Formats: sequence, C-alpha cells, structure tokens
Amino acid sequence: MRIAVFNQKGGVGKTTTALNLGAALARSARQVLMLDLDPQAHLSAIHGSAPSDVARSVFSFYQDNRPLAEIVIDWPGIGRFIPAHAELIKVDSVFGKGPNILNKLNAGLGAVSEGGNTVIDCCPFLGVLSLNAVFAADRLLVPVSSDFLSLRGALQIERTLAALEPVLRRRVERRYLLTRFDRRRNMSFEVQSRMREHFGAELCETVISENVAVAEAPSVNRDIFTHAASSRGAQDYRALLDELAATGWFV
Ligand SMILES: Nc1ncnc2c1ncn2[C@@H]1O[C@H](COP(=O)(O)OP(=O)(O)OP(=O)(O)O)[C@@H](O)[C@H]1O
Repeated sequence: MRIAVFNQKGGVGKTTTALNLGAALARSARQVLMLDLDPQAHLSAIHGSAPSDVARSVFSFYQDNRPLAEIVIDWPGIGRFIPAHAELIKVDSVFGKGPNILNKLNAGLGAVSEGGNTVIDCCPFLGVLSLNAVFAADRLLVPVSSDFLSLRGALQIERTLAALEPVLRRRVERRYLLTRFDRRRNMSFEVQSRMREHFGAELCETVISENVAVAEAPSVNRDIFTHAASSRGAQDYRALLDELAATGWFV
C-alpha cells in the first residue's frame, strides 16, 4: 500500500506524521519504505543522510531515470528509505513538461514498493512532486494543524482533488488528521467540529496532540517511539495506526 502524507500548506506536521507513522508501521511488524519527496529534505536530515549525494537521492530518478531500487538505503529500526536532495526544487522547471511526468513516480515505484507499505513525505507546494505523490498513492493522509488557516487549506485540498480525480479516473481515498491538537484551547475543538462538518468520516477520530516529545524527537534523529515511548505523542501515533489499519490502509 502506498500512502502519501500530503498537504500543500507548510508546517502542518507532514514530516512528523510520515516519520511516526512509518515507525508505528515498523513496530507492528509491517514492511516499510519511506520516501522523502520534499526539497527541504527534512526527513532525510532526521534519517541522518542529508545533505545526501545527489546521485543517491530521488533527484537522480527524475534527472537520469536512475531506478529507485538503486537509490534505496536502510533506515535502521524502520525499514528502507529513499532520500531527497535540495536539487529537487528544480524538478518543476526542468522536467515539468516532460511526457507522462505526472505518472513517473507511480511507474517508477513498481517492484520497490510491492508487498509493503510506502510512506511518502510530500513538499508544501503543488507541483510535479506532490502531483507525482498523489498519482502514485493508494491513499492520502492529510495532516491539518488545529487552527483556522489550516481549515481553509483543507478546503483548498478538496478543490485540488476534485480537479484531479477526473484525470485519475478514480476517487482518491483520503483521511484528514488533526495535528498539534491542544485540549486546553477551545480553538482546537472548534476546528475539529468544523472539520467534522465538512469532511465527516474522512476526518480521523484520532487527533495528534501538541506534544513536546514529538517536536524534540527529530532533533536527536529519532521517531517518537524510540525517543519517548510512553509519551502522549507515541500513544496518538499508535492510535492513528490502529484506526487506519482497521479500514484496510496497510498490508
Ligand atoms: N504534535 C506536535 N506537537 C508539537 N510540535 C509539533 C507536532 N507536530 C509537528 N510539530 C512541529 O511543527 C513543526 C512543523 O512540523 P513538520 O515539519 O512535521 O511540518 P511539515 O508539514 O512537514 O512542514 P513543511 O511543509 O515545511 O515540510 C516542526 O517544528 C514540528 O516539530
């Protein structure tokens, strides 16, 4: 199964969610491939491989058609990993008009992603890279931080997906996930109730709480389970895994 962690808005918890979902999947004895598709390469920095050799990053897949199987490296404790590189920022301008560019990642993942779970960390803008992720993914997980601007962003995503679905000729299965949820603030609950009105069952029951350990873990190159296994954040990401697994999201 391929899951893209997608939102064209920045700073909503995409990388944090990709990392901790991948780690939760690995801890439930599932096979995991992580893919960093963001020129900021934050996931690669957490892995410890950024700044990577450009030839050993997903950029060489776009630039030289290098097979992804040749780029995959290990992520100890999680599974396998395809790193990003800052050069990815050029993908839109250099390869954006190529034939079948929107389907490139879908075609390229092929056997590399077969039989396991691929978690794609998307970039915070809508271009070739994030569209490649949407085209390649079986499911979209859309983190939305618990504030009103994020709610507007989520509605924008609905419009984007509505425009893409006729091209894809399928409905994109997606779930919205509230992140940075603060139970001490009314705003978190207000955003949750507005999201529920708009998205119904597509809004996850699980929320990811505002949690210091979740924010700290990447700075020491760790996921939340390695860093603080009994933290609120670890409980939340475990609950997210269980909720999504119950509706067939993973293999
Ligand atoms: N549950 C949380 N509790 C506290 N801090 C969080 C939580 N989730 C994310 N953060 C913090 O919010 C910031 C943005 O998170 P993250 O980098 O995951 O977002 P992003 O959507 O991937 O950003 P970008 O769009 O720039 O790639 C980071 O500093 C991160 O540590």
